[in-house]
Amino acid sequence: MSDIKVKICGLSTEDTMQAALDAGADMVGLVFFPKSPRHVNLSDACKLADMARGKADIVALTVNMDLDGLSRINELVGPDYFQFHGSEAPESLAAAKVMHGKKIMKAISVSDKSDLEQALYYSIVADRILFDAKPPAGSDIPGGNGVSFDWALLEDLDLKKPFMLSGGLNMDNVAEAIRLSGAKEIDLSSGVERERGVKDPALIRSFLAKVKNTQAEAVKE
Ligand SMILES: O=C(O)c1ccccc1N[C@@H]1O[C@H](COP(=O)(O)O)[C@@H](O)[C@H]1O
Repeated sequence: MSDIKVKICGLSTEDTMQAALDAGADMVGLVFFPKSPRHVNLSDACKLADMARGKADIVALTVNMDLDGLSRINELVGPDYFQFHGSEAPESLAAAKVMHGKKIMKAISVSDKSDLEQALYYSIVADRILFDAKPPAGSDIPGGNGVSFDWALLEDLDLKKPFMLSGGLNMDNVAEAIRLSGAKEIDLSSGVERERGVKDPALIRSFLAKVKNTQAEAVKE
């Protein structure tokens, strides 16, 4: 696991944000989607973003949000990235990018190889692609469900933009997920929670220590 970039998503409290920053998270995600158990209101999001500014990239996760909603987040929270995790068209991403001048990450839901084609045309406008599993039947959120897809689908991927791997990653499977997918960037939420939507500072610390320590060992060898 050399030089792996880690995003911890769905941080909603000061103690879990602090744990992620202290342990070296490269990106921290704030969820703006009321159906999610990790949703943060604008006032809490501002405090959390202020803690992270200059220490990790701040990612505002939205699902099919209109331009007014994006503008409010942009002005008040000041994220480095917008993560689009719904069925937004490439044109909406392009409009948001021009209007807000922020980097764009587009989530693509994957269950088989044909789903990867979407990544090619979204990568024309997006700065990063995030591959996540499709939500299980009955889920009311399009991500953050703790489910994985077949990581080996990504192994021969020829994408001109960086990509992140997400979906059901945790301490036990992260090394195998990186090995099979070839991902250099990973994103997780459920895997560092003690119950659905409740992040655990100790789990965040141990997950990041595992990924970062393995990197340090690899450099020494
Ligand atoms: O985390 C959420 O609640 C969420 C809600 C709506 C869209 C996306 C969401 N999370 C994203 O999904 C990935 C995978 O989550 P998990 O690790 O499988 O729980 C997560 O990293 C977020 O980017």
